[in-house]
Amino acid sequence: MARAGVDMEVGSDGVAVITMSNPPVNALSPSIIAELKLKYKEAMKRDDVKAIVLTGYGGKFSGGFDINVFAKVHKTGDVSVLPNESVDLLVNTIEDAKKPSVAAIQGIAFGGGLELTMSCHARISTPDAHFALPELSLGVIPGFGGTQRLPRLVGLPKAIEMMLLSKTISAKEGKEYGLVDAIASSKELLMIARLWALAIAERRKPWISSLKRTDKIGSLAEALDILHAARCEAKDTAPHMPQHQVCLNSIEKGIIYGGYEGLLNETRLSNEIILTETARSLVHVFFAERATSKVPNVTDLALKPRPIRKVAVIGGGLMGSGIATALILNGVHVILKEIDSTFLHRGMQAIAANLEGLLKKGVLTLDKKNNALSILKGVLDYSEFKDVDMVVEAIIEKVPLKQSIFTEIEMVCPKHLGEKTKSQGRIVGAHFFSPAHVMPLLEIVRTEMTSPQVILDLITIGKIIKKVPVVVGNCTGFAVNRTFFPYIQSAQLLLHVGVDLYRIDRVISSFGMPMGPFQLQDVSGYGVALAVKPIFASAFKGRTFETDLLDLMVQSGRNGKANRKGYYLYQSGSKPKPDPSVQRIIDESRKRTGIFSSEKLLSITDQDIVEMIFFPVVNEACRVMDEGVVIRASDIDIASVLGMGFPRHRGGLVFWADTVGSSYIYSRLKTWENTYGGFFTPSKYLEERATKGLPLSLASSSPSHTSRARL
Ligand SMILES: C[C@H](O)CC(=O)SCCNC(=O)CCNC(=O)[C@H](O)C(C)(C)COP(=O)(O)OP(=O)(O)OC[C@H]1O[C@@H](n2cnc3c(N)ncnc32)[C@H](O)[C@@H]1OP(=O)(O)O
Repeated sequence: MARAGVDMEVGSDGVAVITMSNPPVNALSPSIIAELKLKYKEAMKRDDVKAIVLTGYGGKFSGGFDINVFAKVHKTGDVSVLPNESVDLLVNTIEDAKKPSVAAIQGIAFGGGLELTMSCHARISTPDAHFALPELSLGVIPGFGGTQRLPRLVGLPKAIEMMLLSKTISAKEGKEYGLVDAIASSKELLMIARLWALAIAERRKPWISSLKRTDKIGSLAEALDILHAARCEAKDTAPHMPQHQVCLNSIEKGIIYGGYEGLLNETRLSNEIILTETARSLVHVFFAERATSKVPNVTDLALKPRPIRKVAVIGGGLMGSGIATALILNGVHVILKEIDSTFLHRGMQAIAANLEGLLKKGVLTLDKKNNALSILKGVLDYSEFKDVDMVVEAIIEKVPLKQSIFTEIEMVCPKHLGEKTKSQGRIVGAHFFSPAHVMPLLEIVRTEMTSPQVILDLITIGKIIKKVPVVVGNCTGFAVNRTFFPYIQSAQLLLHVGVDLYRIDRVISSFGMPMGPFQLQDVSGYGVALAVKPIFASAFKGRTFETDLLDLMVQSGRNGKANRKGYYLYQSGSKPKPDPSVQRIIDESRKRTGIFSSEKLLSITDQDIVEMIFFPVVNEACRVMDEGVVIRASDIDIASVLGMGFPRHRGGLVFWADTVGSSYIYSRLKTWENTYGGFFTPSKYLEERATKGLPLSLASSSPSHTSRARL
């Protein structure tokens, strides 16, 4: 049954197996829910049905409620399209029915899927199944009774942890916590679930309604204490996420007034929270992330990705060692090549240190670490390159050196790397973000010559190593660094007109960036910033802000976090401390730039700071879209979230800009252009949309001619 629908088969044992099918993840769309209710009605009516087994088609239980419906609510503002099923389906039809239900779970039971299983009277799962209530990561709360039943099944602390962190647990953990009643192999799953359901019907096993349980909750005072502590923590860790507090409120209501009251309240809260800006943004990010896998003329050509089992990485520096770490962590064999044994040793040590770091953080087990190291080999020549499936060049940024390496590898690599392509077609840019084994974004930079097969192969390996690959065209800085080059520069401009550096960082952090622009410079080191300065100045003529600040910082012996002395002072174990002696350097830089603080700017508001820093970034994003460097606006959104740490709860850069409005952004840039010049000049793309009152994310009907060639 690959079609979307719900089937029911009644066996001679009197068990009706109800199977939900809605590929690829059996999402609970309104029509699946309606059909499910019909099948249940039929099962209740039929005399030959004693018990029910509820399961999902194709090795998955369900990925939860259909998120497309949330997107529809966001488009229309109409919450009536949300099915009001928490009581009708989950309580009246399943939990309080006169025949028992057992959930037979394979693959995933997420969100509404897991909530369905919790309204059943027992849950049997395969060992490889996974469970989660990830609704909070979409800006909403569980709406099919999850905030009521999960605490009653696994206890408050575990339930809060799973919901607030959107944490996925394994079947083994589920069994340990009391969520799963038994684990069975996939071969035996249905058989055991049927027997279990019959045993409940015949009262040989307990008939348990999760909503009525109280044994795992503890006393009211204990429960309120736990909730209070969770509230305080969420205030700190998720300040921009209203759904965290709302979820805790929903749990609390049920604990004080009982599960049924809790359900009614949960539905009411769910219908409110879906309309928040946070939910709109997070649902947008969910779909934006998935859209990156759809690359016109690449993923729609029915090509098959070639298996990539062995990759050669040339260069074991910061990037090379990070990339090698990401590959071996995910089972891909790596040949690490360096020019001499000292560099090779350093590279191998860096990889070992990366793995050790993950082990210490508890992200990695010792076994996994050893497995990863066992598929890594360091070499000094090309003899091992004959059977590699991909080569990653990660040497220093010196063009002649890179060119000579390309000539060498072309001679030694197997022909299939370039099968049916000219040599140029084999080359594609893989822009990782540092540290490459941690940061989730991979920019895939294609040239006009890159073959679709090679792009598809890189998308595939990118996913294997758990990156989100975004395909972009070639330009200075590619999509992310190009879009964000004004980010640091506008911060510097503000600093030079008299705004306090640490205030800028504080304001930008509270906007939701992981750190402010000055701390970011400290952390990423001044070397790269100084190296790209002339490149940006020549590529983006007339729209860069030139200052000697970084040169002066370096001259005064500051290199940022690398030597613990930058705009901040760094000491291990403590937070970065502002360094007042930087003021002298700033004064000198201001003098050289010839800008003097204006009275008006000294009374600048926090909102002005955010706008003066991000609107030039939005302006550059407009150029990136106009030139066709990205396929769609949402690619910038996901790249800004994953590559630059732009706040996810704001939906990504362009999505956020559209909530602010193109006309407003345009008018602000125009004002600053008059005062400060070309750095703020609005782009044509922005101007056009502002004039017509259109959103920036709207695809251009007539993109710039220079550009389309790029993608
Ligand atoms: C009332 C309830 O409390 C409310 C809810 O249930 S809200 C929903 C809660 N569920 C979730 O948040 C789960 C979201 N989904 C996921 O985490 C992952 O998709 C997954 C783990 C299920 C599968 O991951 P993976 O195999 O990598 O596939 P992935 O590429 O993510 O998804 C495959 C397709 O299924 C779609 N999909 C996944 N979950 C979906 C859902 N719940 N609704 C609608 N579509 C969904 C994706 O959009 C994607 O579509 P596409 O192929 O057209 O791009």
